[in-house]
Amino acid sequence: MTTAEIVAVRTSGLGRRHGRTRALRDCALTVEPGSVVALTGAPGAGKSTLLGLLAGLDVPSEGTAEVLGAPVPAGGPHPAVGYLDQARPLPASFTVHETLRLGRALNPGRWDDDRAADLVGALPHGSRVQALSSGQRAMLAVALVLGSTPDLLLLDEPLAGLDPLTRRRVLAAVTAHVANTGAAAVLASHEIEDLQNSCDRVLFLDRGRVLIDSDTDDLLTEHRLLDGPAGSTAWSDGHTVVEQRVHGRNQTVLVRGGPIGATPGWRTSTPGLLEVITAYLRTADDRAEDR
Ligand SMILES: Nc1ncnc2c1ncn2[C@@H]1O[C@H](COP(=O)(O)OP(=O)(O)OP(=O)(O)O)[C@@H](O)[C@H]1O
Repeated sequence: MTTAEIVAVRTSGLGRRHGRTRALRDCALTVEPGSVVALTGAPGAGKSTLLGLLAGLDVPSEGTAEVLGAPVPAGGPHPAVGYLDQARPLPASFTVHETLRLGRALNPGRWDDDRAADLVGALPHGSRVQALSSGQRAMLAVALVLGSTPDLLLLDEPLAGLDPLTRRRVLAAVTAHVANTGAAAVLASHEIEDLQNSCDRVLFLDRGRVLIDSDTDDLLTEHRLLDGPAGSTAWSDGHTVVEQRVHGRNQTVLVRGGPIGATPGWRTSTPGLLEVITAYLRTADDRAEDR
């Protein structure tokens, strides 16, 4: 089997309990090589738990997980997996140059200066990590992962706290790596607007369960955003109302289930990823409050 034929991630019935908390449950997931997956959901939904299990930093309570065609090794990532922790740990007293040298030393046979250079080219190589801005540190942390030329990237909140330009640079470097090498990437993120054009797949977790696992374009086209008069409907029984918000005499409704015929008084549009995910986040929130 060639690398391109090996499934990057495969899980079945994967779950993790912490006492009575089910951080992840019944997770059945397949990630193909060459794909960029946005992993999103409310805080506490289980994103870091899933990435930690795939990185071998945590042990499942149930189910199985394979990465790059083999069971996840216990105690740490598979050598061809590039994992970035949410805290983006770096050696504070090292210079940028020393940090990259460490990356090279820790990844014998896999390190590629050019991959790392995409993000660190403009950084002051003589500066210590502790003197870098948080955006510069984030670029260095992601560069360390890319320099190790991983076949699978597991990035936990790589965009959190970054300015728009740095978010774009980080995403561009990740997607270029995927496009050039056929690697796969799973990015946990709340930066939905940034993800729409970079991720070909969306995985949405709700309290440990996979609620959405969809191709990004399919997800958008199967939803419709409707604006019309309160108290009336423009959708059919074949549609599912994801969220309905009444404001005065009007309402905005997100429905799932494909196209909707023209109805007098109603405006119909294809939503953006932010609108879809925000609606699911709000309804997940409402369900949690109802408990
Ligand atoms: N070591 C632990 N002990 C107890 N509960 C835990 C532990 N780790 C995670 N949890 C719980 O598991 C659930 C999922 O946590 P997780 O960190 O995976 O969420 P997340 O989606 O990554 O959240 P965020 O977006 O805030 O990073 C939460 O309810 C969390 O409190």
